[in-house]
Amino acid sequence: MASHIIAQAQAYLPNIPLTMVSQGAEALVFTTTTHPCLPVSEQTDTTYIIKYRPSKPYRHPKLDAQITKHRTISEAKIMHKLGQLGIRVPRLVAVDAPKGIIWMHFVGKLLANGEMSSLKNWLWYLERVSAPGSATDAGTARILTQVGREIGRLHMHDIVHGDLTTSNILLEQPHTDMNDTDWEPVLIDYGLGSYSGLPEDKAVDLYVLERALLSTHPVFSEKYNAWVLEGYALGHAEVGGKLGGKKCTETLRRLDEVRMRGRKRSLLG
Ligand SMILES: Nc1ncnc2c1ncn2[C@@H]1O[C@H](COP(=O)(O)OP(=O)(O)OP(=O)(O)O)[C@@H](O)[C@H]1O
Repeated sequence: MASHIIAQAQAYLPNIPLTMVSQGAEALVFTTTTHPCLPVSEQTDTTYIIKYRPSKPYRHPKLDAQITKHRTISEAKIMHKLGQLGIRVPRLVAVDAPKGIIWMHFVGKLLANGEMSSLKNWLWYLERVSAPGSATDAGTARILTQVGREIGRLHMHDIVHGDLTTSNILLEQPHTDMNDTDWEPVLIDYGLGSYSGLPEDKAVDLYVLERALLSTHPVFSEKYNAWVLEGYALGHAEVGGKLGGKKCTETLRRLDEVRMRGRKRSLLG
């Protein structure tokens, strides 16, 4: 990432110490311990995330400004809505839409091997480092079922994530008394999120996660996916009762079609 983009972020955030944690196609992500609204005397050592969408030089400046503002507002609104609905998301702190900046609470912690507790890293840790069998034990089943449950609840509210990869699912331990195997999943990155009641859009969300699990955890992906789908049904039932069950069935039926299209596409190259 060009240093002038980091310099631009720093210029928008004067006197805020920034540590870069990620540079994706859309945004730069930093951590900081400075809260944007609190006076110095009330700052704590809480860690926050700052997500910054830089301007794209290849876009017309006016259009670019509109897109940045729109995407930032859209992401923040979805996060806010999900928080209100009781779905686990990073807590919003502040938004500066014209500058493309979202502040939120940091989620997750370091695993025993020093990696961040994304679902991807955690499953890799279980598969490669942890005690044999732990990748398929009841604790893993519980967490993947919880992942599916969160997605089910999201979809029952007609919100689709748009980029459900195993890096966009972080695991956190909200209570201090939770042990090392006890985690709660939090879905992050609503940059491609949208409102949709269509089974097709929801099925594509599930398919993207299914493919991500297959490519990053090929040995156990079938089991992992089965647990996710079990939880998906639970999330629907929890929010929508009988209607939830019907909606879940519709989406899973559509998922079969999406899978079939995916297979055809890969056969045709
Ligand atoms: N609230 C958060 N707490 C902890 N880490 C976070 C948080 N938000 C983002 N991150 C970290 O920053 C990374 C990138 O964030 P995010 O996916 O939102 O940005 P992005 O630019 O859309 O990334 P990509 O293009 O790679 O999908 C995440 O994978 C995660 O490691």
